[in-house]
Amino acid sequence: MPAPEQPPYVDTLIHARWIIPVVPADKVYENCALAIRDGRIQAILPSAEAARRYRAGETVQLDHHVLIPGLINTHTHAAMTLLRGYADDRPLMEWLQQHIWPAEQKWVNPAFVADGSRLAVAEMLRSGTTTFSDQYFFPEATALVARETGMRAQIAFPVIDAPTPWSRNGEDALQKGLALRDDYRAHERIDVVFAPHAPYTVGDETLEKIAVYAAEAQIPVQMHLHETAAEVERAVDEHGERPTERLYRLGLLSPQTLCVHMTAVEDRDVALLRESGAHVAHCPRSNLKLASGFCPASDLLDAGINVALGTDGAASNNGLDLFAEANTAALLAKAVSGRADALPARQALAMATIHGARALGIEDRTGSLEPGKYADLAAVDLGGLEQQPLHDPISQLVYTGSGHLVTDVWVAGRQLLDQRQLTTLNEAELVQRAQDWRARIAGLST
Ligand SMILES: CSC[C@H]1O[C@@H](n2cnc3c(O)ncnc32)[C@H](O)[C@@H]1O
Ligand SMILES: [Zn+2]
Repeated sequence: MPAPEQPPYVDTLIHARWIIPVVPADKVYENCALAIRDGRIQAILPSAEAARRYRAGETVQLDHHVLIPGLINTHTHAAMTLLRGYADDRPLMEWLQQHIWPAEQKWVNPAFVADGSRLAVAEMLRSGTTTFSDQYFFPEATALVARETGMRAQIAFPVIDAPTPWSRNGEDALQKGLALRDDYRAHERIDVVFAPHAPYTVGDETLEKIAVYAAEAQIPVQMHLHETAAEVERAVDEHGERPTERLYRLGLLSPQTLCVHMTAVEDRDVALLRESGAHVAHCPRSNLKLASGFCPASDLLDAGINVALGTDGAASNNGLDLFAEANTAALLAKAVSGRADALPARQALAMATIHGARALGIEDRTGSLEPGKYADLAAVDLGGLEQQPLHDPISQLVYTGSGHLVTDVWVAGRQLLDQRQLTTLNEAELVQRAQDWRARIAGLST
């Protein structure tokens, strides 16, 4: 007599009180399980059926939790965690020119970037972020941190037409960045892309070169754009055109372009973004703190433009918690538009997940809980008193949620946060190294 057939094997079966896949929109599964095999989502099905259907290597029970796609931070400068609180309460240009750039000139080196990026990755994982797009000097050090810690990353190497701690000029940055891209060509979790810093630090010749490379090899590009009204006014004075118009003329607005910030927006900017298919990284807390201006996120979304979320660096935020960003985006949109129904909770959650994946060109891999995508997941404990009573888990996530409620995180099926313990990073060591850098920067030690 043939042996009875064994149920199929899965590596991990996660049972959760709620599962919000984000795609399809508005779907909330109750008392279901998510099955993972070879790092990818195999299925979402009722818990009782999952227990019958699969033989699981490991089973996780999340009785008071909602399981969501890991959040996607589309714009940060990870290593700037080490400059958190270094120069607060100043406007963008004073902050950059008088404080941040001199400090970077003095302190930023591969060790600074490695230590600051590790601290950032720890902070992001502990608040439910599984993918980040990073723009900073010594991008090879940040890439290595992502590789070692298991996080998913888009490393956007910085291009500036002036000497920086990492590059002699724009051409040097391009050569170094493209070499790094080659090193990671076959990597499953890490992409290397272009980051011309801003319209006021990169000239037409370099931008045109990037546009050609990007179009030829289908490489994403991200750039600070329209961060303040002053930036737009200066561009009009110097170039006779708005930054969006300049990028459009140079062939740099495309479905691979991520425009970071986008304040001081007029109808013609919206038309160019929509026509070109470019994406926007909305960083509301950095914009508020630096008094940079308001991105009309809700209007851009209504116009059909993909708007995602970013924290910017921890020196202008001052944290890396995307729950805070989603909350701020939802509240700010209401204040700016005068409409309480602007940017509802569902849209804010989509911006922090699937819109982010789309903006980074990785929508086929992550951003929603759909079979075949990587199992990039965050579990959020909604059992606390601040979340009661729970009429609507999506509303609770956006309006009462916080990174502190995240208990467990997986990237490509690998658990990187286990009941708030990081599995690939040593918390005590991170704190010690951050304190050592503070002492060095304050001139207390060498
Ligand atoms: C070229 S590496 C990144 C570069 O950008 C600086 N930076 C940090 N935050 C902002 C911001 O909001 N606008 C413009 N530039 C920013 C960072 O300090 C590095 O120098
Ligand atoms: Zn930035």
